[in-house]
Amino acid sequence: MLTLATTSPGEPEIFASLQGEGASLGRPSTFVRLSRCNLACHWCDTAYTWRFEGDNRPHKDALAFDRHANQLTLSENEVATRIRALSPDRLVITGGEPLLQGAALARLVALLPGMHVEIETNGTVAPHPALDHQVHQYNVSPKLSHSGNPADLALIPERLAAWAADPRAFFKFVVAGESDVSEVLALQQTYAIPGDRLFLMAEGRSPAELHARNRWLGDICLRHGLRFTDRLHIHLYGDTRGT
Ligand SMILES: C[S@@+](CC[C@H](N)C(=O)[O-])C[C@H]1O[C@@H](n2cnc3c(N)ncnc32)[C@H](O)[C@@H]1O
Ligand SMILES: Nc1nc2[nH]cc(C(=O)O)c2c(=O)[nH]1
Ligand code: SF4
Ligand SMILES: [Mg+2]
Repeated sequence: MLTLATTSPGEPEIFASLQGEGASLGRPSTFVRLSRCNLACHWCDTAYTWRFEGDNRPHKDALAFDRHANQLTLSENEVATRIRALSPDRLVITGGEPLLQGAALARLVALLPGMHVEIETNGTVAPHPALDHQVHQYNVSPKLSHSGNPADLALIPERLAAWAADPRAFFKFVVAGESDVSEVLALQQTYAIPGDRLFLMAEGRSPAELHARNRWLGDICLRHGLRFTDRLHIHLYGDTRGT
């Protein structure tokens, strides 16, 4: 069984969209958003997947959401059927923290032969071995101090070393200011992360917030030989569930 986030009560968050971030930006993909997280980033744009006391952002159905309505448990077969009903041959599994449900994800992906599988992860949890060999790409977003998480929970040295050594893993750091950039550069050096697999992405949940940071961030990427990624879905659809 898999526990998923919902777009509205009873509706699992499974949707087709353009991948909005990172190495696969612009590719048509089917997204599956799982519930629950082991971290608590204070700027998390999907806090409804784990902060069940309330929703942290305006939503037209906000009053209809409660701790039960925000998640839904479905069989791997049911989730696979819903994924097959959408046409993209690429699957992006996100959350919350999807690797918390690695064994069930391994069973899900086994039902979807031929799909290209990407996982969005905070990088703290080792992928279940039965899942790992079915994954084509990891989009790893380790959390810096501005996320509000304690470093001993957010930055796990053996995990960071393993991702750095895995050519399938692309790092994607959320950056809001100069001190975040210094933290990224220190991590890049410690773990010898190739610049070609390291993206900087502005913190922002609105086109205006992204616009205010993107020019500055682009210059930093150019200066340090890092890759820049926008958040395409925010520009196209805003901060809306199921997009
Ligand atoms: C909601 S997370 C889910 C996957 C996983 N928990 C993680 O953090 O990577 C998906 C992506 O959105 C990013 N993200 C979340 N809130 C954001 C914000 N306010 N601004 C920019 N990126 C954000 C995360 O860093 C991650 O790359
Ligand atoms: N279009 C779109 N692209 C995305 N890339 C990563 C996402 C995520 O929330 O993990 C995401 C998302 O929620 N929507
Ligand atoms: S790790 Fe990901 S899902 Fe969890 S709180 Fe941070 S951004 Fe949100
Ligand atoms: Mg998102």
